[in-house]
Amino acid sequence: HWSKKCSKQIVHGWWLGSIWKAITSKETFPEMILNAYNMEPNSRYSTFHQLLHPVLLIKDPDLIKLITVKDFDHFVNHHSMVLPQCDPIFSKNLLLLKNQNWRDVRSILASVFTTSKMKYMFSLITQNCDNFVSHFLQKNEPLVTVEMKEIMTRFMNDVTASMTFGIEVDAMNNPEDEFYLKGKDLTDLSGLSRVLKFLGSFIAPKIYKVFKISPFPQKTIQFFAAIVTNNIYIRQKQKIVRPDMINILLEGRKNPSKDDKIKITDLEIAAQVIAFYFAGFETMSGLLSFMAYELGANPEVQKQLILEVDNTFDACGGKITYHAISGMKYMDMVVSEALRKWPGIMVTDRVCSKPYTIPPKFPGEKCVHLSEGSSVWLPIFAIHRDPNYYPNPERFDPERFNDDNKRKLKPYTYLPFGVGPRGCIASRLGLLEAKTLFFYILANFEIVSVDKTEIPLRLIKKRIAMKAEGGFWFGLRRRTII
Ligand code: HEM
Repeated sequence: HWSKKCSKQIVHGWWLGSIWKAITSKETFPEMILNAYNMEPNSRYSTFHQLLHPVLLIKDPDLIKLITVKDFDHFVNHHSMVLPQCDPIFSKNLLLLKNQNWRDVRSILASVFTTSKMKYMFSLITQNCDNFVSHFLQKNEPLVTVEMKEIMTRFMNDVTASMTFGIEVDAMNNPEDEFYLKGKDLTDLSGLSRVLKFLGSFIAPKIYKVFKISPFPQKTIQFFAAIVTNNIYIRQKQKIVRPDMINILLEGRKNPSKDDKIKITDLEIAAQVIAFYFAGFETMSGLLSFMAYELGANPEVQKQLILEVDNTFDACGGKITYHAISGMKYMDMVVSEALRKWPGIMVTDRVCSKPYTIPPKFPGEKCVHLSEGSSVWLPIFAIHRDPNYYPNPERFDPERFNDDNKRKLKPYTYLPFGVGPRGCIASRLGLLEAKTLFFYILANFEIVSVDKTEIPLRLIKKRIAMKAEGGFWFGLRRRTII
């Protein structure tokens, strides 16, 4: 396919294509992306295939800008893994919606993530951060050994249940909680059968339609949808007001803005809430685990961050505010660098919806004609590890994001939240949650190595999401001076 258009195609295994080595554990998913990215070092794009589906991997930042911003109208949608006939609830969510349906829902949901709404919901974040540290303080031990991914996953479960589903769940203290277990079922994309179900949707959409196959567990989706619709019913009946996303969406429905072209139904609200859980759960628990790892592995960075935490703690008299968290410059640099080195989503995609031509720029390039349905991928992980943009990319260095250096970054080379109108809708919420949690942790504990700690970490194979082989084991050592 691509050799006719622009360049050679990588074929690692016959019909399994480039994913072959990743699913047979010969390389990790990030290595697979890096190999495809580095295959033709001076080219603006590489080629790739997923099962039988050809993919163009966009490397050049200017081309990324064209596709995601300037010519966005040609590339509005993601590849949809779920058809409405196969999954009537989940297919209604923002991640999967297409064209005008996506525009209408995105414009309604944008109201949930404004600065004023972040401030409105901030108390729910601090309440959950407080529960998190209390859980470990109550143990009354000088050092508690923890597996970061496990505790960050439980934290994210509780904070998401509270902010998006409008219910209180305590997975911190009760890891067997039904809501938490169902959440893991929804978001766990690690099993081989799940990966193959996703990949199969690329090549056999008609078979999926006939046999009503969805890569997502339908009973779990129905479980979550019932929680949301019951919650809405009870709130409306008992006039309950809670500072969370359901409330914002219900208020928006009662008082629509002039830009709102549709009225969102209860089931559509449920679909969005489930999508927020799905989109935020692995990305956030990954960010929190990798950031804890980098702080444990780089004690000088942690020391500087603790200094800022202590100064901020004193300046706000121990009662942290949205404004104080937003003003923490070093915290922002550390989180930005954690997302650079370990972006929760390593690749995002766009599907061409109207024929599009990438004109040649350099000698020897041909026009690349993309027809309707062609897939392009933005290799976020590989761009973040490209030494041309980030010298010594393996090094964890928050100074890359100080005011001076941030200005020098080449546009469209820092993409942890994607980019353009289809970029992550909740990036500010994600950053706020991460910064607030680490404020609480470092005000009380130091993150230190223990016997089980592995530095440098090795990434686990056979997973689409990045995870440390053997886990992220560290100690939380009680700080004496606060
Ligand atoms: C560190 C945390 C997070 C990271 C790294 C992240 C990253 C991303 C990326 C890369 C995309 C695709 C953007 C693109 O294709 O240009 C995305 C989309 C999305 N994210 Fe996030 N995300 C994070 C947290 C969250 C949270 C907490 C939520 C929900 C509360 C969320 C909700 C969404 C939704 C709904 C979309 C789809 C937007 C659309 O299609 O219009 N994300 N995210």
